[in-house]
Amino acid sequence: MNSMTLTRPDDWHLHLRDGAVLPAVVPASARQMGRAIIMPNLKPPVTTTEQALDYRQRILAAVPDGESFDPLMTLYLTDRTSAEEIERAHASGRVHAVKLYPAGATTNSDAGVTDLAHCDGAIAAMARLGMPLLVHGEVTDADIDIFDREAVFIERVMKPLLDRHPTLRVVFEHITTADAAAFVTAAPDNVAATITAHHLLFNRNHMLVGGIRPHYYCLPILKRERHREALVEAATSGSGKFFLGTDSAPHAKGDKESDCGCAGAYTAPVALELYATAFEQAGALERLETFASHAGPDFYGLPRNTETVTLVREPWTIPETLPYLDGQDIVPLRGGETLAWRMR
Ligand SMILES: NC(=O)N[C@@H](CC(=O)O)C(=O)O
Ligand SMILES: [Zn+2]
Ligand SMILES: [Zn+2]
Repeated sequence: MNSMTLTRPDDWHLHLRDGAVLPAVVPASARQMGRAIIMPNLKPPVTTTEQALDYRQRILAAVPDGESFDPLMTLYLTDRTSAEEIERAHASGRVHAVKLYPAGATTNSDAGVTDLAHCDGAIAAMARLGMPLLVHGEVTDADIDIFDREAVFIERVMKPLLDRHPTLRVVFEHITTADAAAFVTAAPDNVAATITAHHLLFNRNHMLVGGIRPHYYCLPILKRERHREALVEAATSGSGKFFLGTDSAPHAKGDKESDCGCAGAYTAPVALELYATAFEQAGALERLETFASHAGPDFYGLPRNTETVTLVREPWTIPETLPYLDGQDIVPLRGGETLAWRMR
């Protein structure tokens, strides 16, 4: 196959940051994606409907003329989120989900939840309204190895949460393990997952063998090869429970290439090409459209996009760096490398 046309995809997990960063990163997603679920882990976090609607306007102001891009907003769940705030968010028609960050689990999660028991009223409201809870699924206990944090989260948090709220719609975000893929596969239809392109393409050797490569450092951290294989199997299975979420997470080059480099891979400019590469390696290109363009809107109860995009087999080299903020650069994942597919 030398070219393929598919329904325009959506990105069900995206970080755009705020302020002067927006013009540097919004166009890349607007070019590829029809819509995106916008993560709320700003400083300070997006915790109210009013903040989410204001943030949405700032994102829209950075969409290039002639592009249509619909930012689907989220709220950042805290120990103090009220059921009333959930109802306001739902009634806005613009806020589509609420995000759970266990306190301290990842970038800008300091204001996250310390104990889900504090959020029971908010979560009950979400279950009643059918509003999805998006979950960064890692425990943060110092005694749990970083490679085990997702698997332990399933037992300690995910299962008790679903036992207490069995009808809650849950998206297990950016899954990275065979354990999470198996859990979601076996769960009822109100439980789904996003999978990043980098977790489909890379294992921890790519990050650590022959030198430490900070641009491959993201959370949850890349795992062993058998986990990558399980994720590929889930993504290419044709199941409506697994869909595209890039977790594109921009950080300035200097903040990544540092003695304490921050977590996040910037993939938005090459997202669809990276996913196409992963699906082709698995011999499953014909399943890409289900994963990238159909399963997400079906789960969120939104219409599928009507436009199309085309991928052509045309080798091209990803720029090594792109302009970011205040004269700093950003490094797209696989910058300087050549890809076989290009989006037109
Ligand atoms: N994935 C990451 O490594 N980083 C994300 C946060 C997140 O999604 O956990 C970020 O905001 O930079
Ligand atoms: Zn996360
Ligand atoms: Zn993320």
